[in-house]
Amino acid sequence: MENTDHLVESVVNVVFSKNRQECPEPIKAEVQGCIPTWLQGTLIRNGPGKHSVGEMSYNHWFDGLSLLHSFTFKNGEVYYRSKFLRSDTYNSNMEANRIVVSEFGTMAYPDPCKNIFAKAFTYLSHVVPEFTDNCLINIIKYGDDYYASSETNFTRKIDPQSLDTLEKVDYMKYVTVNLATSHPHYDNEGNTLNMGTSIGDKGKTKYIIFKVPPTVSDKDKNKSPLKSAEVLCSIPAHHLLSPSYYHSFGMTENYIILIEQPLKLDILKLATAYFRKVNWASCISFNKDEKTWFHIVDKRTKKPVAEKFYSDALVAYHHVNAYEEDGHIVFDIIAYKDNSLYEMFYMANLRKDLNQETTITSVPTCKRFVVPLQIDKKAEVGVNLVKIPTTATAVKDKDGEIFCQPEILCEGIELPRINYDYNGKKYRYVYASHVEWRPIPTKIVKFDTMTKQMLEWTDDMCWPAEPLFVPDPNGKEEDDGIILSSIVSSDPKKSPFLLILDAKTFKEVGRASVKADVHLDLHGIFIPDKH
Ligand SMILES: CC1=C(/C=C/C(C)=C/C=C/C(C)=C/C=C/C=C(C)/C=C/C=C(C)/C=C/C2=C(C)CCCC2(C)C)C(C)(C)CCC1
Ligand SMILES: [Fe+2]
Repeated sequence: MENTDHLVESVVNVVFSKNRQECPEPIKAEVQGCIPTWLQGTLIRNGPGKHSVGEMSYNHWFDGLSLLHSFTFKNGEVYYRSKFLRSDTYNSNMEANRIVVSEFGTMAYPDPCKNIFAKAFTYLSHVVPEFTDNCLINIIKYGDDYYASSETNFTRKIDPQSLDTLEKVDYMKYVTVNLATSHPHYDNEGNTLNMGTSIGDKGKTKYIIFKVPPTVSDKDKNKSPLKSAEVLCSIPAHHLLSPSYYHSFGMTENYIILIEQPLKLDILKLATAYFRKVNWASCISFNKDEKTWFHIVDKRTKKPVAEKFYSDALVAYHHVNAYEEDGHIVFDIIAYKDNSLYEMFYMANLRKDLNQETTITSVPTCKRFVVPLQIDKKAEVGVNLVKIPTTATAVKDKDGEIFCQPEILCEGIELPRINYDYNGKKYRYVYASHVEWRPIPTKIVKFDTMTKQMLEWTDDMCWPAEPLFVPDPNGKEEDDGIILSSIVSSDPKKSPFLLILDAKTFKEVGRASVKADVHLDLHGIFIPDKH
């Protein structure tokens, strides 16, 4: 038992709580197997790499300071490097040798030694505090620029080659959003589409969809591509003082899908959180008795479709994909019964869960919703309006609203990725992390939505990150390409490595091991070399 406890502790430490050392100069990886010659470019990923500063620790894994890392592929060789994002948050914390900027799960108080008057002043100045720019979640491309992203109004431009931190960009200067997602979409014309929440602006709270064009005019060349952002549509929140939290959205060729779920921000609580000495996260709550609304926006008319679609209460962070089929919108998401995913990632719970071997209270479930677009005005109440092959249903209720129930595609997958060339189109394969009874990643899988079969990759004491698909430029089929996943190991004899799988067979084609302190990351992007 003691042995297992020790093992569990070392896994939690290696996977989640350890502070990492950056590796700013590129180092050459030791390659085993064979890297396809067409794979030329850089994989950049983001995630928390430092969980304490001085004597102070963050409460939550999603609070950790952003550590960027990259694997560069050049003629069969692989180079690794990593750098902490030099955000204002990072710099202020380092200077103070403690945590002085609040994160979502950790409220920080910059000046503990001040006298009572100075303290009162600090409190007041925090009515509108400067929010964190610790952008630890993903990498976003706007125009020709790359940005590390979080969900606040700040994002940080980075140099994708050196991983140096560049300008801090405030979304609020260009679109009125207090929060913006870290999971934008990219359309065929190269536009980046993203969504954010505007809280209380001119007395209204709304979700705003905005579009950033791929190129900027000559006169704006030296300015942020966000300067050319255009608001596509805004959707009023159901309640002025409690907009939904959302972490991503769906997009088909012609439509955008926003899930307004009953996981809600309480604006009044947020406004007083600092004084009440509670974290922002405690101002979000899930109400299992409320409905989940699906907003469908037509990109052509820039307006939401008139029908009201809803489902039972759910929590979703990641959309998998969405597409149109015979007058319906099909969208796949990873859904939970409650907000236990966020709870699970509190550092204290990570340790506790692993020790007690408790199961996750709500298993991530891949659900397919189908929304019919051409609804006959005379459609009868209680009749299923879905006309394509699926067990998902959509039924008109007595108030004329459409109640949707999903088809369950599979259980236990999270951090879904697809071949992005199929984004918005009918697709078949999902690549994801597989979650079993504890919050540590043991497997990555390929899930076939058609046959419901799963292929998996796993290895002893290896903890894989989100699997990312890179298409073979000469490929013909959806799964012609490779999967990249950065692997952390708790076996001291095994170096961390980048795993390369054949996406078709899910068999290992190679690994690139690095003698560096690699962290478990969240999300990232592959930038192919321009030929
Ligand atoms: C509210 C608000 C605010 C704040 C904000 C913030 C600060 C935010 C942040 C946020 C954040 C920062 C977020 C994050 C999120 C994340 C997520 C949502 C994630 C997810 C994940 C997952 C899902 C996972 C998975 C996994 C792993 C990783 C490993 C193991 C396995 C598994 C698969 C489980 C302000 C002040 C502005 C004001 C207004 C309002
Ligand atoms: Fe995410």
